[in-house]
Amino acid sequence: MNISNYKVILASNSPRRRDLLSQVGIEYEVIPSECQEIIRATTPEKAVIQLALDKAADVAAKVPYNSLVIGADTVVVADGMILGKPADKSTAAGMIDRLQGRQHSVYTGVALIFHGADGDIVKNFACETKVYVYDMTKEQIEAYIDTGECMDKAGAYGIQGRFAAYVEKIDGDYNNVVGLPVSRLIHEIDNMEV
Ligand SMILES: Cc1cn([C@H]2C[C@H](O)[C@@H](COP(=O)(O)OP(=O)(O)OP(=O)(O)O)O2)c(=O)[nH]c1=O
Repeated sequence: MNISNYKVILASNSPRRRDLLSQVGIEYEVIPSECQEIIRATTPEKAVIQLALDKAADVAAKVPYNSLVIGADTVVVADGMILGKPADKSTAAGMIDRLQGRQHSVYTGVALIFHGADGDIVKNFACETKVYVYDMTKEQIEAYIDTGECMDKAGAYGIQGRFAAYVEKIDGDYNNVVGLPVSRLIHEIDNMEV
């Protein structure tokens, strides 16, 4: 699919997702989805794909034909437990304490809906990145929470922010942790037949 022939809509409020699309030269319009994020799936990969599809479908229904709508969802998973965005600072501190000193996974699901006059063409995928975090003291956790950067992010941290100080290494796509695996996205769009 030659993306320059169509309108691209990013169905997201995430400033990180906007920055990543711009970084790879994709021109787009933002129409945030208004759907509730309710997980109905049984695994993290299926959950992020389901949520990405919910977001993209919510917006696709509102845009003109010949538009490509992109939805995404990111979760952090530790001990099989899905960590979304923290409700408050205490929850955030608990999340960071669960993540420090060990390895966890970040999953981002992406949904592509080409909204056309002859019906929608849908493609979706999920990517996993493993993140290894150094040991953190209680004081370091508290200091990180006090930066305020944790509240709007899954797992209560931003690898692109101050939390980078505690990331030992990653195994997979860094941008997938930030919120949009743009290299895989471009590859999937290039191979999408509309
Ligand atoms: C793990 C991690 C997540 N995040 C962010 C990416 C997402 O914005 C957010 C996960 O929440 P999401 O629900 O995936 O996205 P969102 O609510 O920010 O935006 P929308 O639903 O409108 O698309 O966490 C980082 O910025 N850095 C990180 O290291």
